[in-house]
Amino acid sequence: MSKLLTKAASPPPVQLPSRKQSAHKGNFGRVLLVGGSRGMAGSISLSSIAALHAGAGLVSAAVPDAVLESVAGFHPALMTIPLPCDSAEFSQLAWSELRSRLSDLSAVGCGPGMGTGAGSRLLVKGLLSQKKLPLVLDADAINVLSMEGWLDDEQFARSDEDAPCVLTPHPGELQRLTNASAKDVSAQLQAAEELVRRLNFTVVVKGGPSHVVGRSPGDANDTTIQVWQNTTGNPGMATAGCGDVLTGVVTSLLGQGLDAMAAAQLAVWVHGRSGDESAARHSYAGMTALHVLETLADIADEMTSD
Ligand SMILES: NC(=O)C1=CN([C@@H]2O[C@H](COP(=O)(O)OP(=O)(O)OC[C@H]3O[C@@H](n4cnc5c(N)ncnc54)[C@H](O)[C@@H]3O)[C@@H](O)[C@H]2O)[C@@H](O)CC1
Ligand SMILES: Nc1ncnc2c1ncn2[C@@H]1O[C@H](COP(=O)(O)OP(=O)(O)O)[C@@H](O)[C@H]1O
Ligand SMILES: [Mg+2]
Repeated sequence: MSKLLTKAASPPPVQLPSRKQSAHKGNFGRVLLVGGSRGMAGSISLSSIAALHAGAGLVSAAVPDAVLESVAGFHPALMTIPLPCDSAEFSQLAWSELRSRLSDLSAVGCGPGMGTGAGSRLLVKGLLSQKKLPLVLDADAINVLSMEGWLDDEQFARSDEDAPCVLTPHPGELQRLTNASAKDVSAQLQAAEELVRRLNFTVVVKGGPSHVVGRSPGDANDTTIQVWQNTTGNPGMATAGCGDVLTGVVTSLLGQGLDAMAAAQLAVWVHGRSGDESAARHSYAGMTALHVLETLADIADEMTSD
C-alpha cells in the first residue's frame, strides 16, 4: 500500500464489518454496472473498477457490444456482458437480453456514459420496475427519468419490503429531474426530501460538499428524513469521471449488504477521502478520476471496523 499523506478529518459515518480469515469473494457481493457507449467507455469502466476497489467480491459490466473490448481491457478482474447495440448505444433489444442475467446479483448500478436513446430508456424502465435488486441510478439513467417523467408515477415507489433505490445526481441532473435550481442548495435538498418522502428512494445530492438524503431503516413508522452532510472531498474532484467512480462505490456497498442510507453515506465519505488523499499526492488541478479510483485501493480499509 502506498504511504498515506493524509488522515480523515472525521471518522466514517458507518463501517463495514471486519473480514474473517475464512472469507471468500461470495461474502462480498456480486454486482453489475450497466452503461457505457461509444465515446464514453471510460465512465462505466471507472464505475465497475471502483466497485472492485470498494471491496465487491465479483463485478461485471454490461455494456454495448461495440465497447466491450475497450471496457474489458481496463482491468483483468472485471467481467463483461456484451449487450445488443445500435451504432453507439444500447439497442432496444438490450433489456430483453439483460433481464435474464439479474438472478444471482446482489446490486446493480446503471447510467454512467449510457446515453439516453431508446435502448437506454427500456433498460432504465426495466431496472426501475424490478424491486428485488438494490439499484443505483446515475448520470444518463437520471436524465432518462427526467425525460420520461417516470418519477411522477407512484408505481416506481419502493416500500420498506422492496430492495432500495439510490439516485446520485449532480446539481445539473437534479435540476433536470425536479426543476430545483442547480445554484440553490437548499431548494435542491428540499426537492431530494420530496423524492424520499414520495418514493422512499435515497438521494445523494453531489457537490462540494455532498449530502445524502434518506430514511434510516428500522422502525417502519419512523418517517423522519435525514439530511446528512459529508465531511470529506475537495474541489480537485470537479473532474470528469469522479461521479462515475462514486456510482461504483455505492453499488459495491449495497452489494456488500449495507442499507441504502449507510451505503450512500459511507460511499460518499470514502470517495471524498480518496479525493483528499489524491489531492495531497498530486494537486487539485492535476488530479483525475483515475487517481481517485486508484487511491481507493490504499484507503478502503478505513471503511472497516478494526
Ligand atoms: N470518461 C467518460 O466516459 C465520461 C463520461 N461521462 C458521462 O457523460 C454523461 C454526461 O454527464 P456530464 O455530467 O458530463 O454532463 P451533464 O450535461 O449532465 O452535466 C454537465 C452540466 O451540468 C451542470 N452541472 C454539473 N455539475 C454541476 C454543479 N455541481 N453545479 C451546477 N451545475 C452543475 C453544468 O451545467 C454542466 O455543464 C454522463 O452519462 C456521464 O456518465 C462523464 O462522467 C465524464 C466522463
Ligand atoms: N468542489 C467539490 N468539492 C467536493 N466534491 C466535489 C466538488 N466538485 C465535484 N465533487 C464531487 O465529484 C463528483 C462529480 O460527479 P459528476 O459531476 O457526476 O462527475 P462525472 O459525471 O464527470 O463523473 C461528485 O461526487 C461530487 O460530489
Ligand atoms: Mg456524473
